Amino acid sequence: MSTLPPPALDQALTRSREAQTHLLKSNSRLDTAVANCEKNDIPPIAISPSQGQHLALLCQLMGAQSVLEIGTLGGYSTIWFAESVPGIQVTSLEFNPRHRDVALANTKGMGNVEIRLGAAEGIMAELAQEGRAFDFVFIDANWDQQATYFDLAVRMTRKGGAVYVDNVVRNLLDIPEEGDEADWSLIEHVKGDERVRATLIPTLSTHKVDVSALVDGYVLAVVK
Ligand SMILES: C[S@@+](CC[C@H](N)C(=O)[O-])C[C@H]1O[C@@H](n2cnc3c(N)ncnc32)[C@H](O)[C@@H]1O
Repeated sequence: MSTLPPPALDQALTRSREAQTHLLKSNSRLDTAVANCEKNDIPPIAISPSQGQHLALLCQLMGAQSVLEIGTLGGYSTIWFAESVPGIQVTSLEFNPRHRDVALANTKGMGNVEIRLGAAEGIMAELAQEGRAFDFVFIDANWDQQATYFDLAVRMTRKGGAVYVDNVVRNLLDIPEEGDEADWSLIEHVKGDERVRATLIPTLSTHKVDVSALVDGYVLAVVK
């Protein structure tokens, strides 16, 4: 059963969304990517425009030159990263060939984007073997594997670089069956990981109306 936020909260979210939208510049590549995803029935689970801007600003603040993204979907967040900082290179991993094909179309002509097809855990191991290192890793796929991806990501992130795990609070709230325990494996892993300094940042979606999806949060970890 879906529930709506109470009117005062709903109004605050609407105002926030309007203000966020007002601060965004129009971007025809992103607009075309959104339309192309819709046309190809790609599920509407990409990050929001304001989250894209937030991620781009984080990359800019860090002077990031290399990003690893786990979960390409149609390439929407990939484009935000690829346009965030001059000279930046983006490697994005996706195991669904249909999603990958749409992402390739949406990032066509972007010389700084590489999309690798396959299960993230395997490709991350390959990248580590190739000696690849990244300034920023964005984990946005397969909630069951957040702790595994985090561990591999930290190994491949340079000192002072950051790992960002999306949807951590939604994952903690996601109890498949009554009586099941919440999955704390990522939080427990991060707590015990001496290689990083980390926090969890709660977020409030201005785009979703169902209260169950309103609050989320991400883990941000800087590698020591
Ligand atoms: C939430 S979507 C990514 C959204 C994208 N980052 C954006 O904001 O535009 C998650 C994607 O991860 C992919 N995925 C799920 N499990 C995966 C795995 N084990 N390896 C690689 N990709 C995976 C899904 O097919 C889906 O396209």
